[in-house]
Amino acid sequence: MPHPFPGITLTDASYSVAGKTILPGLTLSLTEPRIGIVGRNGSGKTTLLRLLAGLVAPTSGTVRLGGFDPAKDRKAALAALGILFQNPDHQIIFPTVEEELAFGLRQQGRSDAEARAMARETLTQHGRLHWAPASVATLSQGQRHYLCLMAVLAMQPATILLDEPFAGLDLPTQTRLIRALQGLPQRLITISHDPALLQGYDRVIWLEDGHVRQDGPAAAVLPEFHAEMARLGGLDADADLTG
Ligand SMILES: Nc1ncnc2c1ncn2[C@@H]1O[C@H](COP(=O)(O)OP(=O)(O)OP(=O)(O)O)[C@@H](O)[C@H]1O
Repeated sequence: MPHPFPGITLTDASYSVAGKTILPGLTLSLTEPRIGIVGRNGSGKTTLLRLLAGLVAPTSGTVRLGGFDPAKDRKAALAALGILFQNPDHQIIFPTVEEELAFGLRQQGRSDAEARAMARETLTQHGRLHWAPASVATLSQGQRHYLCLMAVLAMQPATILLDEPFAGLDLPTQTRLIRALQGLPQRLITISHDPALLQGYDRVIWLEDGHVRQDGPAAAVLPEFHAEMARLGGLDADADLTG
């Protein structure tokens, strides 16, 4: 089923760095409400997400988000997309939780007072209002990750890109977040190694060495992906770093 928010289209988009092709020409039209990206370590998942978000420009081909180039029109990309990185320390810039949450909201044009009120409202929704004055440095890695997720959700972008959103989160927090994410009207594009998170997704793209190995509904792709991962896990040697 198509989604009311504009999709992201890649047309023969490739990405190379340091003489190495990480993604060959990919052509994808990402319009479904829930899209998962799976693949082994180093298969190109994060690179694809960075390309979709316009954080890097394709070496050749095009990426379009509702008609504009997210790498060139950064303002439009920031308004349309939210991204949760794997490592919260790449994302957090402010000393306190409230300031960190308010920052993104101010970037969207809200006054300082409005942004702070919304930051506190978000913390309340997540049962974390007591975190507001906390120094970010005193939070654990998992708590910092959760803060980044709350910051993205507070901004309510039309499309949310999540890179391993549950890394380091305890099970009760994961369970609550699965429910919270399921209820969101926005498009989610999620990288995850966790089958529970991608269950029921409209579409799952399985990347292998930058190529699309399979692309279809979660119910079709995930069982084959996990069977292949189990098969590889049963082999003696790991050829991860070859090539
Ligand atoms: N800036 C860079 N310079 C050189 N190689 C890079 C760079 N960025 C990514 N790569 C290489 O591109 C490949 C894909 O990396 P990417 O981070 O996209 O993989 P991934 O599927 O997200 O992996 P993981 O599951 O471990 O997060 C890897 O082999 C990585 O070493």
